[in-house]
Amino acid sequence: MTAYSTVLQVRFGHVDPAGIAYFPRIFDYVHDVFEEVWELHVGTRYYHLLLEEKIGFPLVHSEVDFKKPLRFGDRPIVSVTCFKLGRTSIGLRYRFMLGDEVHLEARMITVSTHLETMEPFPISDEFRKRFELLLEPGATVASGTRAEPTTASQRPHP
Ligand SMILES: CC(C)(COP(=O)(O)OP(=O)(O)OC[C@H]1O[C@@H](n2cnc3c(N)ncnc32)[C@H](O)[C@@H]1OP(=O)(O)O)[C@@H](O)C(=O)NCCC(=O)NCCSC(=O)c1cc(O)c2ccccc2c1O
Repeated sequence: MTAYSTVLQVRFGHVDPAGIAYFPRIFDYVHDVFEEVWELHVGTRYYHLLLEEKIGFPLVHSEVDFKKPLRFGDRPIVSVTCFKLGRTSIGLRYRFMLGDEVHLEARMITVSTHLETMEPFPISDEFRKRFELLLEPGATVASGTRAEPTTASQRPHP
């Protein structure tokens, strides 16, 4: 498995009066990284998908564990792996690390959707191949798609 990794910077305007990155900001960070994954890992700008292809990946499920605060000036490394590659849905795990310590872990499931009808549709093989490269060991993979399915006992916590 490879992870997509990038660095964020916690800016002055991102923190609350306690000096800690406010929780909605974490969702912004995650979406920023999601857009970067599309552009630099998948090879398509998310902007292009939305405005020209009329395809979006709205969020249907989110979980965040806030383990340690992020503060002004921190530069967390965010690594992204795929814990679910469904027929229409993609589950991505985002680990925010400072040194060896995990400060945040977010798990987000988004669905391949036609924006004009807001109907889900299957992830294309072209995109699936790119997300397969990020699959975690034991990830849940839809049967009948390119990678082999796993059993429930092999799955990590989503
Ligand atoms: C996104 C939906 C239109 C999907 O419709 P529906 O839920 O009816 O579809 P299915 O039942 O067929 O499920 C498809 C697929 O998703 C999995 N799934 C659904 N719900 C969950 C869940 N709660 N947890 C986990 N997984 C779930 C299901 O198992 C199926 O997976 P397969 O792989 O097996 O196919 C509809 O759900 C919808 O409109 N939801 C509301 C979305 C929303 O408002 N989100 C709030 C945040 S907005 C957002 O994040 C967002 C981000 C973007 O980047 C966008 C880009 C472009 C447009 C909009 C965006 C956007 O809203």
